[in-house]
Amino acid sequence: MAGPVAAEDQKFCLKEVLDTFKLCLSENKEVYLEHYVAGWRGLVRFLNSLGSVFGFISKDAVKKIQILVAFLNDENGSQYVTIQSMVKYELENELVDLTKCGKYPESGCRTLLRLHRALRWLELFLERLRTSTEDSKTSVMCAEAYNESLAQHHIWMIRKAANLSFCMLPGRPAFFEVMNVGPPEQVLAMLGEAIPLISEVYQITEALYAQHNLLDLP
Ligand SMILES: CCCCCCCCCCCCC/C=C/[C@@H](O)[C@H](COP(=O)(O)O)NC(=O)CCCCCCCCCCCCCCC
Repeated sequence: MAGPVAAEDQKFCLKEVLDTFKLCLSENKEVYLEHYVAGWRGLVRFLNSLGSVFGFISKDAVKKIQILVAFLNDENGSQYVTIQSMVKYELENELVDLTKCGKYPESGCRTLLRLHRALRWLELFLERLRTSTEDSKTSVMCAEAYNESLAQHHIWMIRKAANLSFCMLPGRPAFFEVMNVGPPEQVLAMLGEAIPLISEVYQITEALYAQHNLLDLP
């Protein structure tokens, strides 16, 4: 164990997490998998701090993060440096189940697609938070963002469980508090900076997946 203040003890700050998405983009607009995954790790920590009712969500996210980290640390890790190189490598080597689940149920491409779809939820949710007023409800904003995006890819049972769990979200003031960014004005300013970045990472990934016909991977 390093010094007396272990990383886990430091108070969580959402700004730092959203900043990791800044690091995702390379000069020629490729997306670094390492930072993408680090961004998700931070988000999961945030989710965990909101309470154990979200455990079924964070568990699935952690599982997907672990699959991608394993690829990064594998002997072929250099093929997984960016999402672009991952897609190229897995497709060229036929490591992706394209139409139905078969040999590669946990390919990098299909695993990342799940997080990618969740990133769209995040973008929509953060945009609602940014434009919300004091009496707005986080549970409603979250549900609207979810139903507009991720829900379309989920079976009925997951949708049901997700929508139930949203009711347990803290209200807007407490939610802003947990974000630990500062007073509401600062939260809104931070969101104004973070959302375009997240959006850009999303758009680039979306275009890449569309170009290779990967948006419906089983
Ligand atoms: C703040 C409230 C957080 C609400 C999170 C909204 C997303 C709800 C997602 C519900 C997922 C339920 C778990 C199961 C999912 C899987 O079925 C499904 C499909 O996977 P499969 O094809 O391998 O079977 N998996 C997925 O779609 C991936 C879901 C990943 C969700 C990650 C959510 C992280 C949330 C981070 C919250 C951060 C909020 C920050 C706001 C300031």
